[in-house]
Amino acid sequence: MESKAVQRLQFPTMVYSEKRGRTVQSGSLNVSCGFMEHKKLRVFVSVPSMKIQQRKIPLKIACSYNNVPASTLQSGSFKTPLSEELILKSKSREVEPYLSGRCIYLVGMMGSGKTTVGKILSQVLCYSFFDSDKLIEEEADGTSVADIFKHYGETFFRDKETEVLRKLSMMQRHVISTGGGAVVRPINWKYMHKGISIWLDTFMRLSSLFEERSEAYANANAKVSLENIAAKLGQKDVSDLTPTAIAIEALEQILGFLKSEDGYY
Ligand SMILES: Nc1ncnc2c1ncn2[C@@H]1O[C@H](COP(=O)(O)OP(=O)(O)OP(=O)(O)O)[C@@H](O)[C@H]1O
Ligand SMILES: O=C(O)C1=C[C@@H](O)[C@@H](O)[C@H](O)C1
Repeated sequence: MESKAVQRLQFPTMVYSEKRGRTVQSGSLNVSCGFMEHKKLRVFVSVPSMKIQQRKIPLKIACSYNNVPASTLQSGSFKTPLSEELILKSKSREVEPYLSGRCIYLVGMMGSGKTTVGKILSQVLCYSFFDSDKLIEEEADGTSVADIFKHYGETFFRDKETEVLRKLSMMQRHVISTGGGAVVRPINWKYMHKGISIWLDTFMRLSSLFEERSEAYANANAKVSLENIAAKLGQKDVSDLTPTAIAIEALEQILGFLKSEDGYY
């Protein structure tokens, strides 16, 4: 049997979506093998849906021979390893066209990982990273947040925080790690909602401060929860989750929000 192979490799493929007028990334690999003169075996390998948390990507394989429908021929699937970094990059490329340069605000309790995750997001999206507490300290000639509280009181600090968020709301392409209490003032939401806000709900819920603030954090456009990531990854222990896995989930949530905002679903 003659097996003159004609290969067309298209991975990844940029697909133009007419409805959205945007280019989105997709992947397919199409191998055609010519048999004799007219008969053709076609093998289609496709990535059905690249779920970000999957370390192994399922590939769907469909075959057709001489235009006989694929379903009547043998098909199968196998798994391919892909590192978290590749998934992060791929997801960021998917999010970018929807994001259109809008800022990302990370909200959550102190120590919930806003800085760690925020820096990963800023790097992969080529955004600048800012910590609102640090900006307040800079505006106060280097006085620490703790000293601002001590010498001038919380209201003074909150006013400075609101001013910093107002200024940031006029900018583009920033990832901002906000202070743990930035969510308590409604005016701050007016500014943060100029961009996309993500609640890193990664903190233990035992503190009374968390209880007090959970409603305020819920103003965020989307939430990243460790339990959800662990469930998607099939992991029992949330403490094994890497900052990159959390950043990937943040991008996934951002994408979901932006698509729903756009009437995509
Ligand atoms: N996924 C993770 N796994 C393990 N350690 C982490 C993870 N994410 C963050 N950390 C660690 O937890 C600590 C707090 O993280 P980080 O500073 O990013 O939180 P934050 O929300 O920015 O805190 P703050 O509000 O005080 O600025 C840091 O020591 C960081 O290295
Ligand atoms: O949770 C809070 O109220 C605070 C968190 C810090 O990030 C600082 O913004 C400040 O210490 C207040």
